[in-house]
Amino acid sequence: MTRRSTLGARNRGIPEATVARLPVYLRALHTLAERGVVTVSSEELAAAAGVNSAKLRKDLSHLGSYGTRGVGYEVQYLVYQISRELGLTQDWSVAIVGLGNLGRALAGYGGFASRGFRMSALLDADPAIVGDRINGLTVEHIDKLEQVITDCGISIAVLAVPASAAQAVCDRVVASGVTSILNFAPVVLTVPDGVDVRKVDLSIELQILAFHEQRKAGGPGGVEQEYLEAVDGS
Ligand SMILES: NC(=O)c1ccc[n+]([C@@H]2O[C@H](COP(=O)([O-])OP(=O)(O)OC[C@H]3O[C@@H](n4cnc5c(N)ncnc54)[C@H](O)[C@@H]3O)[C@@H](O)[C@H]2O)c1
Repeated sequence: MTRRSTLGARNRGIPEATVARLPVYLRALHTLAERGVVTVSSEELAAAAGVNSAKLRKDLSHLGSYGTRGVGYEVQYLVYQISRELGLTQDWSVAIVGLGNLGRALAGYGGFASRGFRMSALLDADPAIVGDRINGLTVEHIDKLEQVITDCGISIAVLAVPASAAQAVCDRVVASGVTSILNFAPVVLTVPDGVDVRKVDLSIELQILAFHEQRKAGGPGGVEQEYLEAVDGS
């Protein structure tokens, strides 16, 4: 068993960092398209996506997209190219496991469908939650996990269960043939080769922001001094 936490190496040699930026470009392109913009320069698109233009050009060259000198990139065509690369030109069925605070909020969000992700199944272990209707779906009992995954053709499982339950749920999901997992539980999952796990952890993001806040405020004081003050209580 090996642990993997990235999108894997199946993307025809496109670097992981580029893959991670493609959704950012796509979001910027959607905004431009909504404003009726037909072509965009690499500088404009880079600014909209918050990266530098040399990096953007390099990223897009991996897709075979080089733009036209003096004109830039055709917005709609680039949307198609990136969507195709990310596998968004087809719909993906998603199951959410754990319909507590977080799972319920995710299930109730209507914005995934327009991005190609169909919420198809909701599962929970709590009999008080099983049978609830959320956004047009009925919460099924976790005992039916395998059957639901097969019946609904689930491609991606979102885990919003407590950390203590996450590995066991993950194992069952994987045994049912799902090879993509989005994990919200604060635990590192162990999965076989060929299974991709992405982890979302808002507390890590907050800690990174805290680091930058501290820097803006003049950086950490003397670590030794702070430690002594903390243990002294002074
Ligand atoms: N990644 C983040 O940024 C982030 C933010 C908030 C919460 N979380 C994590 O997300 C998870 C859910 O948080 P929450 O606040 O919604 O918790 P919650 O307690 O409100 O919900 C958890 C749900 O999982 C269900 N559950 C428990 N064991 C199960 C099992 N074996 N099979 C199926 N369902 C099961 C429970 O019945 C409950 O409905 C926790 O692990 C939490 O730490 C992560």
